Amino acid sequence: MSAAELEARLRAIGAERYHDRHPFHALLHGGRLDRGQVQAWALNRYEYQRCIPLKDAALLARIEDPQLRRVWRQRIVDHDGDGPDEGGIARWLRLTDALGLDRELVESGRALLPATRFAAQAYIRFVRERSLLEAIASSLTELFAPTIIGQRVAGMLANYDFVSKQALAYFDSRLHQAPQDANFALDYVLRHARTREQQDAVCAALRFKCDVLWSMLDALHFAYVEPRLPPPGAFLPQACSPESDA
Ligand SMILES: O=C(O)c1cc(C(=O)O)c2c(n1)C(=O)C(=O)c1cc(C(=O)O)[nH]c1-2
Repeated sequence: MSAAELEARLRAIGAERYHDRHPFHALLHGGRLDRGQVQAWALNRYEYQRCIPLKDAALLARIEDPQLRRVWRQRIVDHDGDGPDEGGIARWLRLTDALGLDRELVESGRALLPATRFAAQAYIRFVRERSLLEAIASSLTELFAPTIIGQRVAGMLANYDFVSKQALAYFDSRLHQAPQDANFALDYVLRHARTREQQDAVCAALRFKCDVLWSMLDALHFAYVEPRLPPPGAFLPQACSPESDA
């Protein structure tokens, strides 16, 4: 198929399967969660943030072309920053702080849902084991991220008195980083997926990544919304300090 047809197929996968369609996000953005449920989301999502630079380092280690490495390494800088309190991971921790979560608990990962851990690890493994083309294609969910980030920031600010604009600063940076990263990855995929087999493989990679994101929200929904069955050892909202409102 032509590059334009492949792009249309990739965009159709996002339209059908991206996690903006998950009911948990409708609840989160619509103000229908309580503070404890928002805490559970932020704590689990931290694991995804923590694993993104690990996944990008695994990807970087496999790139032979210095020019491509130069572009890709920026993703690690975006998440890690150039100093201890800079970058996306530090900004995510400012969100969990603002929500009143204990930093040590968040960073330790001990209260995570097992499915969060499994999904994040599956993403790292996918990038390590599949072809470079599939690994790059698996980042293409970011094509669809700006819309959901816009909805999230507007919805959370309008609906939760415990969420401030500063607490959501993580998403300000993502609003320009995500389109830049996604457009680069899309251009790479469209230029390198030439055979039908490669084109099918990049579509499967994007479906896989949508599944990673979707399964994390399924687990949150099951544990904290309906039927509210958090697995043993998972975060329990009342277990964290109530005094620190944002
Ligand atoms: O808030 C979101 O809905 C969302 C989605 C995604 C995504 O689509 O994978 C990423 C992010 N955020 C994000 O913040 C981020 O750093 C990121 C990196 C990647 C990736 O696959 O390399 N996806 C995402």
